[in-house]
Order: sequence, then C-alpha cells, then structure tokens
Amino acid sequence: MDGFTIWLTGPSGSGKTTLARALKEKLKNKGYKVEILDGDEIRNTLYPNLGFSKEAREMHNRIVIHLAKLLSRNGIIAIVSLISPYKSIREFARKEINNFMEVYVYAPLDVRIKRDPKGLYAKALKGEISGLTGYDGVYEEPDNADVIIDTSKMSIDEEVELIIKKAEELGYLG
Ligand SMILES: Nc1ncnc2c1ncn2[C@@H]1O[C@H](COP(=O)(O)OS(=O)(=O)O)[C@@H](OP(=O)(O)O)[C@H]1O
Ligand SMILES: Nc1ncnc2c1ncn2[C@@H]1O[C@H](COP(=O)(O)OP(=O)(O)O)[C@@H](O)[C@H]1O
Repeated sequence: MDGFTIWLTGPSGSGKTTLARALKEKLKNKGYKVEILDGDEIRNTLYPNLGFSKEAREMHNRIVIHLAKLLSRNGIIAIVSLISPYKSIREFARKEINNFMEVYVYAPLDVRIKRDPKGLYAKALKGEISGLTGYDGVYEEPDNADVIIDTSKMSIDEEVELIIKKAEELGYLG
C-alpha cells in the first residue's frame, strides 16, 4: 500500500494532539504502519530554542513536510500535528506530498481558553507571553481543507471516523 499524510492544522488547544493519538490507535489496530509527527515534540527534540517568528515556523514546517514526504512515500501513514498557521506553507505541503489530506482542527476561542492544556492562554491573558497562535498570533484559516472538524461539537470517535471515511473516499485507504 502507498502511504499518505493526514495534516492536522489548527491553533493551540484545538485538539490536534488528542486527535492524532486516537487516529494512530485506530489505524494501527487496522494493521497500518503509522507515525505521528508532532510539532511540539520535534521542536523539543531538535531545536528547543527555535521560537515562534514567522521565519522560524516556516523553516520548522518545511522540515516536517520533508519528513512526512519520506514516510508517506514508503508505505507509512504520517499523521502531522502542527499548528502550521500559514496557508502558503500548507499549500506547499499539498504540492510536495503525493497523497495528502488537510484537516482543519477547529474549536472556538472561548473553548480553547477553557481547555488550556498547557496553560498558554492563561499566560497570554496575563500578558506574560505574546504571539500565541489563535489569540494574538496569526492563524490563517484553511479555505480548501479536505475535512473540517469542530472539536467542541464532535466526540473524538466521531472525528476519527470522519477522517477515515474521507481517506477512503480519496482512495488512500482500502
Ligand atoms: N507563541 C506561541 N504560539 C503557538 N504555540 C506556542 C507558542 N508558544 C509556545 N507554543 C507551543 O508550541 C506548540 C506549537 O508548535 P508547532 O510546531 O505546532 O507550531 S508552528 O507550526 O511552528 O506554528 C504549541 O503546541 P500545541 O498547543 O500542541 O499546538 C504550544 O504548546
Ligand atoms: N472532541 C475533542 N477532540 C479533541 N480534543 C478534545 C475534544 N474534546 C475535548 N478535548 C480536549 O481538548 C484538549 C485539546 O488539547 P490538545 O489535543 O493538546 O490540542 P492541540 O494539540 O491542538 O494543542 C485536550 O485536553 C482534549 O482532551
């Protein structure tokens, strides 16, 4: 089987990491080889002091695109969990990676602030950090995502099913 890339984009706290893990579990149980490429994890492993300027994010996102391309052309399903706030970079990912689907992982700001899994919104609200994506940092919403998921309205199981159904429709899963 050819591999493919499931590109999860969305602001902090929208549910990318949670969804990536649930998708991995489901696909592995179906017998597929799966890797998660998580933005936060790659940053912490390779370049913990990179920061969040536009240039830094673009460079980092290009590295993830390259990794996803290598994995998916070798029969592996790459699940990318990456804020990837810029449309141009996500369009570049679609061009670079043969079998590609973009999933917009959305949740309204008030829900993200309530969830605040890493305490970043609390810090942003207190003015301790700035440039938090989706708060006072840029997030360019996708306008041609293959799937849009509102994680404040759906269960994790429903989200996983929707993505798998779309992957089947696109011919990536048998
Ligand atoms: N200013 C600012 N903006 C956005 N995110 C911030 C920031 N500072 C720290 N963090 C933490 O870094 C994680 C984002 O990493 P990514 O590699 O996914 O982001 S990006 O694609 O380079 O924009 C992100 O992870 P998630 O919360 O899982 O999205 C945050 O935990
Ligand atoms: N339907 C859902 N889908 C995804 N996450 C959800 C959902 N409902 C509640 N959550 C919670 O929202 C939070 C999302 O955090 P996380 O997955 O780390 O987001 P991100 O990786 O986008 O920053 C988690 O605490 C998760 O348990």
